[in-house]
This record gives sequence, structure tokens and C-alpha cells, in this order.
Amino acid sequence: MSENIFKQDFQVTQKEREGLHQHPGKLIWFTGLSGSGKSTLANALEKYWHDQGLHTYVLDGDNIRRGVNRDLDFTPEGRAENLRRIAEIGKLFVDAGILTIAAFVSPLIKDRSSIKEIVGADHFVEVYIKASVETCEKRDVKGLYKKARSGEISNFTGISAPYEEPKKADMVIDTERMSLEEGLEKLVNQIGYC
Ligand SMILES: Nc1ncnc2c1ncn2[C@@H]1O[C@H](COP(=O)(O)OS(=O)(=O)O)[C@@H](OP(=O)(O)O)[C@H]1O
Ligand SMILES: Nc1ncnc2c1ncn2[C@@H]1O[C@H](COP(=O)(O)OP(=O)(O)O)[C@@H](O)[C@H]1O
Repeated sequence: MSENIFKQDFQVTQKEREGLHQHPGKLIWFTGLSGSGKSTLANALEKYWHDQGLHTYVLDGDNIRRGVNRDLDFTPEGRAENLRRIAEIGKLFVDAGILTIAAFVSPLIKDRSSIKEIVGADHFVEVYIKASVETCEKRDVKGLYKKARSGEISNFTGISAPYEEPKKADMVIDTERMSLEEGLEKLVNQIGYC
């Protein structure tokens, strides 16, 4: 099948789109436990950049799983396919010259390495949104930890499924030690673009 499919090039290139936007296309990848602060920080970062006139978009776990990836579960295979598709979607957004923030638990090192490979290291920034299981469980924003403890939800990251901490993240935002404002400031200063 794939030997009969050819890459089609178009006149307008990624570089030209980036030139028009006056910033590069990037995939800023947030990984961390449920409740660590990924969505909160993604929202704050997009709002900050958008207000500076930059071209942005957020890909978020819950939203993608309610739509394009609604057929996938939380088994290791389901998560790997979820993340593979998101990496391909992220690659398209980068090609469109957009500063894209992806907020996914993405618990396994091997899956995060594959994402980086698909998107390309030059366009990829890995950010570990760090908070302990204990803190996330205390926050329990959606009541999912309670359900995981009672066995109502299986394969729940941090409780009944693993989370592998990044060993070499480009950036770490520790939401137990930093306020939302401090986390946002660190992201903006270290990633740049404004
Ligand atoms: N079993 C299990 N484990 C982890 N998370 C669960 C699970 N079941 C449902 N949820 C909710 O789904 C959100 C995580 O989806 P992701 O696509 O980010 O997960 S993954 O990257 O494929 O591991 C996650 O969103 P966040 O809380 O925003 O992280 C949860 O709300
Ligand atoms: N420093 C912080 N940075 C981000 N969120 C924080 C911080 N401190 C507390 N929180 C709270 O933690 C919760 C994180 O929830 P959420 O952003 O939905 O996490 P995730 O998307 O990782 O599941 C929110 O209720 C948020 O207000």
C-alpha cells in the first residue's frame, strides 16, 4: 500500500508560513500526571502568546480523546496509538507554522521518544509538568483518583499504571514549588518567541 503513496510538495513552505507569522512552528509537549497542571499551564501559555499576536493552538488529552481518538483506551497499546496520532497531528500544526502546546499524560519514555522522532528534534520541546501522585490525588480535579482507588477506573496513571519521569526534559515546571504565575514566567522566558 505505502509504496503507492507519494509525498506531495506545495509551493508555500513551512519556512514561508513561519516568515509570515514571524515565529517558528513548534510542538511544546507537556507530560505529567493527571492533575499535575498541564491544562492549566497550557491555557495560560496560549493566552499569553495569543495576546502577543502569536499563532497558537492547544491539543489537550481530554478533548482529543472525546473526538479523533475516541476509539482508543488506556492500555499501553491504546496510549501508544493515541500519542502516535497526536504526534502526527502536531507535526501538521508545526508545518502550518503554529506554536502548538500539547498536554498529554504520555507516561512512557519510549512513547515520548517516538513523538520527538515523528515531529523532529528541532521542532520539539519536552516540558515535564511535575507534581507527585500525593499532590495530584489531593487536588483530584475530576474525581478520577477516587474512582481509581475504588477500582472503578483501571489502568489509571500513578495508581494502577506507571508514569516514567523524563530523565532529560528540556524544562521542568514543578507545580508544587512554583505558583501558576511563576510557572508561566519560566515557560515564556525559556521557550522565547516574544
Ligand atoms: N486510566 C486513565 N489514566 C490516565 N488518565 C485517564 C484515565 N482515564 C481517564 N483519564 C483522563 O484522560 C486524560 C488523559 O488522556 P491522555 O490522552 O493525556 O493520556 S495518555 O497520554 O494516552 O496516557 C486525563 O486528563 P488529564 O487529567 O488532563 O491529564 C484524565 O482526565
Ligand atoms: N502551580 C500550579 N500550576 C498549575 N496548576 C496548579 C498549580 N497549583 C495548583 N494548581 C491546580 O492544579 C490543578 C491542575 O489541574 P489540570 O491543569 O487540569 O491538570 P492536568 O491537565 O495535568 O490534569 C488545577 O486545579 C490548578 O488550579
